[in-house]
Amino acid sequence: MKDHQAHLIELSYDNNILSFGDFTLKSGRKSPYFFNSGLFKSGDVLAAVANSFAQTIIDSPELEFDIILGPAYKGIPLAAVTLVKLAEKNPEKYGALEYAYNRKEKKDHGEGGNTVGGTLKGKRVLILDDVMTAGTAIRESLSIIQAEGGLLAGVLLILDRQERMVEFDHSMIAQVKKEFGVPVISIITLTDIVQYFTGKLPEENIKKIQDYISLYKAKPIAE
Ligand SMILES: O=C(O)c1cc(=O)[nH]c(=O)n1[C@@H]1O[C@H](COP(=O)(O)O)[C@@H](O)[C@H]1O
Repeated sequence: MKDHQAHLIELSYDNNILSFGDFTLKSGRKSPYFFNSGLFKSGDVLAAVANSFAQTIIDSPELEFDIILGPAYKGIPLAAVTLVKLAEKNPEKYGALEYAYNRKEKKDHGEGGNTVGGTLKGKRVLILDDVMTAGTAIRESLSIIQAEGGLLAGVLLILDRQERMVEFDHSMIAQVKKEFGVPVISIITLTDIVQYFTGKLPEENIKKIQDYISLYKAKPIAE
């Protein structure tokens, strides 16, 4: 595990962003842990997230894109801080990079349109989002890109929970790779979380996560 990954896990735990207990997910699954990016509210945490996102982009040359899409609401600040960090790290390459986000509400006056920021039309779009579980949120982002005439270039997440979709045994990551042939990359995965906390958390917490993994872990996609 790289330093920035371990630092992000540690900061997330210290700020109750990553917590252990009993949670009900969007998919209806009961989970022994939850990652709440709604609690990214202080400068030091946002700086760490921005640094991890930017570093992951720099370390992943297979991510070839023209614009970043930060899906409303939680993806919006994440995309903005990441753009700033990329421009700081490499102004020549990233200084003019743009981002866009969608509106949740339809707008029919003013400048109109359902996205704000750079235009997606004809561009290779990198989706930047917080967490993937069963893949519903990513589906919404894919339909925004399609509606605006963009091309999916890849997906970048903070946490990949490595779970299967609701209707299939494989993950949304496998589905996106098969359908679009693009990379789906995360800063951290559930495997990293288990590795980081083994020996640090009570064994009971780790055991609950292992049981959860046995129930919902994604299987390889059927050909
Ligand atoms: O409900 C979740 O699955 C979930 C788990 C978690 O640890 N953190 C978290 O934020 N979520 C929410 O669920 C979304 C991802 O779930 P899927 O749409 O099932 O992939 C995220 O965008 C969050 O809104």
